[in-house]
This record gives sequence, C-alpha cells and structure tokens, in this order.
Amino acid sequence: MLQNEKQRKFDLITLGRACIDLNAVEYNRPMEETLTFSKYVGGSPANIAIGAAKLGLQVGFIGKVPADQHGRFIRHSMKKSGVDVSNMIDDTEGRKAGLAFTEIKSPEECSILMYRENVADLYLRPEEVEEKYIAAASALLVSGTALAASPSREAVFKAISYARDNDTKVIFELDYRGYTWKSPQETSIYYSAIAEQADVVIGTRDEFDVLEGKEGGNNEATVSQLFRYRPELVVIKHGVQGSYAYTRDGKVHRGLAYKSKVLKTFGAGDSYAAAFLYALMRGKEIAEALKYASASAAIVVSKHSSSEAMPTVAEIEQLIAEQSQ
Ligand SMILES: Nc1ncnc2c1ncn2[C@@H]1O[C@H](COP(=O)(O)OP(=O)(O)OP(=O)(O)O)[C@@H](O)[C@H]1O
Ligand SMILES: O=C(O)C[C@@H](O)[C@H](O)C(=O)CO
Repeated sequence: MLQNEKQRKFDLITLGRACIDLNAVEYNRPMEETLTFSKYVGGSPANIAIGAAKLGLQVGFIGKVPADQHGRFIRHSMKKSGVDVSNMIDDTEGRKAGLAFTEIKSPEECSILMYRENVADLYLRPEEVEEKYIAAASALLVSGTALAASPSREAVFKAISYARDNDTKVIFELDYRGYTWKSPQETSIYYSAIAEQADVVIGTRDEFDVLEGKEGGNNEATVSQLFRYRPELVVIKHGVQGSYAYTRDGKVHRGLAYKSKVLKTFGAGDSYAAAFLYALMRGKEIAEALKYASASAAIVVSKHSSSEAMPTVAEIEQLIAEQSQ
C-alpha cells in the first residue's frame, strides 16, 4: 500500500523536529555522575528520515532548525546520511535546537532530560511548507510532537491538506512527548483530528491511550474506532512484548521482538518505523515488514545512538535469518 507506484522523486518525506541528542558516554550510571556525552542528530522524525535513507529509500525532510552551530550540524549530518534537506528552513529569529540528554542507568532504566524552551522546530509556519515538495513524495510522515504548539501545528494541517490534494499517503507517528504539551486533553483533540485523516497510524499502546484520552485502552477498540475514518493500517507497539499491525479488512499481524544485547531502550520506535516503512515501500507483506521493523529496533537498542546506529538492510536481514534458525 505504500509503494512508490507513481515513481515520485521521494519515497518518503518526514515532517517535524530535527534536534540534538547528547548520549551519556559513561553509561550504567545516573546522569549526575556522567561527565561526557556524545553528540548525534536526534528527534524522532529526523531519526526516521536518517534510518529510511540508510535503508536506501529516497527521503526528504521538512522542519525548522536554528541558524547556528547546532542547526548547521543537524543540516550537514542529515545531508551526509542521504536525506534531502532542501526544505529544511533556517530560523533566523534566535530560536534554539532542542537538546535531549539521555541517561542510561541500566539497559532497562533509561530516561531523557529534554531542553525544549523556544525551540526552532515548533516555529515552522504553514506558508513555509511547499506543496510542490509534498507532491513529489509518495508518502508524508508527520510526527505528533509537531502538533504540540502553533505555528508548527498549523504547518502540519497544511502539509496534510497538500498531501490529500496530491495523492501523497499520510503516515501519522504519534511520537508523544508529554512535556511539549499543555495538557493531555489538548493532545487527545489534535491526535484524533490527525489520526482520522491519516492512511497509516503508528504508536505505542500508551500513545494510543493519550489519543483516546483514557488509560488501559485495548487494541481492538482502538482500531475499530479508527477504521470508521480514513486509516487503512494501524500499528500498535508494546515494547519488548512486540507489536501488532491491524488492517481495515480485519486482519491482524503480530511482530515479535528479536533478542538483543540491550544497551539502552530509546531509538527503538524510530528504527522500527524506518524499517517498517522501507519494507512496505519495497512491496513486502505486512508480516514481513513487521520482522524488518522489529529486527531494526533490536539492532538500535544494542547501540549507543538512535540516528547513527540505524542499520543497513543486510544487517536487518542477517538478524532475521540468525534468529529464525
Ligand atoms: N528491549 C528490547 N529488545 C528487543 N527489541 C525491542 C526492545 N524494546 C523494544 N523493542 C522493539 O522495538 C519496538 C518498538 O518499541 P517500543 O514499543 O518501546 O516503541 P517506542 O516507545 O516508540 O520506542 P522508543 O523507546 O524509541 O520511544 C518493539 O515493538 C520491539 O520490536
Ligand atoms: O525524539 C527525541 O526528541 C529524542 C530522540 O532523538 C532520541 O533519540 C529518542 O528518544 C529516540 O526515540
């Protein structure tokens, strides 16, 4: 369903934040005791773009970065990874890059300390989104965090309306970061509005609970509600317990997590999305795409970064082959 049948220039464009990750170099300890951090590009939609480009998709990015050293680092790193950055806008009003300090206390106890005051990404304006760019893509992935504040929120709505007008598929990655929002009620309203218009929705069980404005929701109720609207495919992730893909025709596929020597847990979701979309775009069945997604995530959780650690197709296929023996 996501194959680039019209042979458009881009298989995928992602929209949202491109930031900086500062990952603890001395891990297995609290951040208070960490003295050095390694710098990587971060931010879920930037990570997904980098991951998908590494797998060989033609990928573009829409977002705003500061016109400073951090912005230039992000731009150059993404370009070097094969992502088209022609529609990455420079903020010239002194706004900053989001910073994510990651704490790796143990493989199971990871957290992120975010600096997201006055961040450039949330200042992307609707008039800065180019219809021609979106029309040149087979699919557009929007990140939920880009809906957290205006004018980035309106930029997402504009981008989706261009996607509809130009027959570009819309993928909504819920990517919920609570501290970016004013209230869970606000998130639920905007998440529902976008999910109803998307062709594909991807998120964790907890994120779907945020969308629904409740706790302890169940997958069947979630998908039957969403299938009343536009979505054709809904993917619900359950961490190390694996994930489920539901299609409008009533089919359910389960993706099992692969065994991994876990170093940290973050980055799993982004590498999962990149490989899942890659596989679907290359014409693989959903069950196979779930294997690519889960294997990709298992590789990234065993490595230090989220973006630089994105695997190649050969690495993913090797893991699948090894663990199916
Ligand atoms: N510890 C693990 N070992 C192996 N695979 C894992 C592990 N944790 C997650 N995964 C894989 O990654 C997929 C996505 O993980 P998860 O449900 O935690 O998403 P997420 O919360 O979006 O990730 P992130 O931590 O990056 O925000 C899972 O479905 C699973 O296949
Ligand atoms: O999404 C973020 O802003 C932080 C990420 O860059 C970090 O790498 C991560 O948590 C990935 O899931």
